[in-house]
Amino acid sequence: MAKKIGVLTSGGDAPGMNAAVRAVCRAALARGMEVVGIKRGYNGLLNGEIIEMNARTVSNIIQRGGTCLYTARCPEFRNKEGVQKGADKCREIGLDGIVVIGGDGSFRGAADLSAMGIPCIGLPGTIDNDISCTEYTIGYDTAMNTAMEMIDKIRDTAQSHDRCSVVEVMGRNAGYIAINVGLAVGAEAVITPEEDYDLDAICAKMQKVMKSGKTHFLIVVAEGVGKTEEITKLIQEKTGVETRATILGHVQRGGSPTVRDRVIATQMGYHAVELLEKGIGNRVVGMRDNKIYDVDIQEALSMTKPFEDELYAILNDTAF
Ligand SMILES: Nc1ncnc2c1ncn2[C@@H]1O[C@H](COP(=O)(O)OP(=O)(O)O)[C@@H](O)[C@H]1O
Ligand SMILES: O=P(O)(O)OC[C@H]1O[C@](O)(COP(=O)(O)O)[C@@H](O)[C@@H]1O
Ligand SMILES: [Mg+2]
Repeated sequence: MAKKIGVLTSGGDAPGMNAAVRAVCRAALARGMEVVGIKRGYNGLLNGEIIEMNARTVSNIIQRGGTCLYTARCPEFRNKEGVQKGADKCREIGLDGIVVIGGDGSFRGAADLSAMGIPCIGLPGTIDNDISCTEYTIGYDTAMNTAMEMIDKIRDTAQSHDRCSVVEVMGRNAGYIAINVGLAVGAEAVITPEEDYDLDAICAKMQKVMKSGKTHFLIVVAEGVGKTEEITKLIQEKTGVETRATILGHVQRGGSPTVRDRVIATQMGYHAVELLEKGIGNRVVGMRDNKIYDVDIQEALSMTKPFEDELYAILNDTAF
């Protein structure tokens, strides 16, 4: 049913967003639809930063991090007038639907726009994996692999100096990156917002394993805990081990996407176009039981996601 669709990226960039944009564009063209790119998230919709897309517009981007459409946060879209202006703009350009690649904030905008008669499909694009309706978000795998590689390097210097390295990873309020990366790098402890932690117990464990000859340590802390410097200072004070903090920061958001991110981004982009083709909007595409599916946006936003508690048990039983 849809004849002309738009695609935008919104919120924090994530590796694999380009693969998703490419899939949306090519799948739509293959179905005889017109496609436009909307630059800088909802800002581009309001400001008319619209580009016509053809197959070549998305050439040579599947392997690139970041987003060729740029991304932004758009405060104006949080109020009704902003969304109304966006819907009017869509009608002016003749858009029959939009694919919104972003996080939960972006999906709220997509729900509002859908309610005003513009069918929108949300694709989960964020390194944090903090979107409840999906087991997996585009960018998560690449970010975890980047963090793992960086921490492997940090381990070299921690080992050489008999130090403890406390490494802060991203994740906003979630600890999914932290627990998985912590397990992958063999950290002694992982501290996340989801789980209570006991610094005395962590320090006691360090002192115990020092007796078996261990002289360097890795502690992974999720940014959402908000106490990386304080934890670093306390570990040094309590154990006597020289301790350094490293905040990995935006390095985790960049870089060429992994196979997993490219494949899932492509599958999700393709699925989004299949929905819009049928005139279906107000849905988020996600992964459930390892399969691509779609769900109502409001329902998606009201879901909760279990934390990976079992990984803690494995970490604690293997890191000593
Ligand atoms: N409650 C909301 N209603 C409408 N639009 C919203 C809402 N929250 C966020 N947005 C839009 O989505 C954009 C991205 O949201 P943000 O939370 O920053 O990132 P993310 O989508 O990655 O979670 C915001 O800048 C705004 O334009
Ligand atoms: O780049 P900024 O604006 O400092 O935002 C940092 C935040 O963005 C992220 O990298 C990604 O979050 P979103 O995808 O929700 O934007 C978080 O891990 C981090 O807390
Ligand atoms: Mg978010």
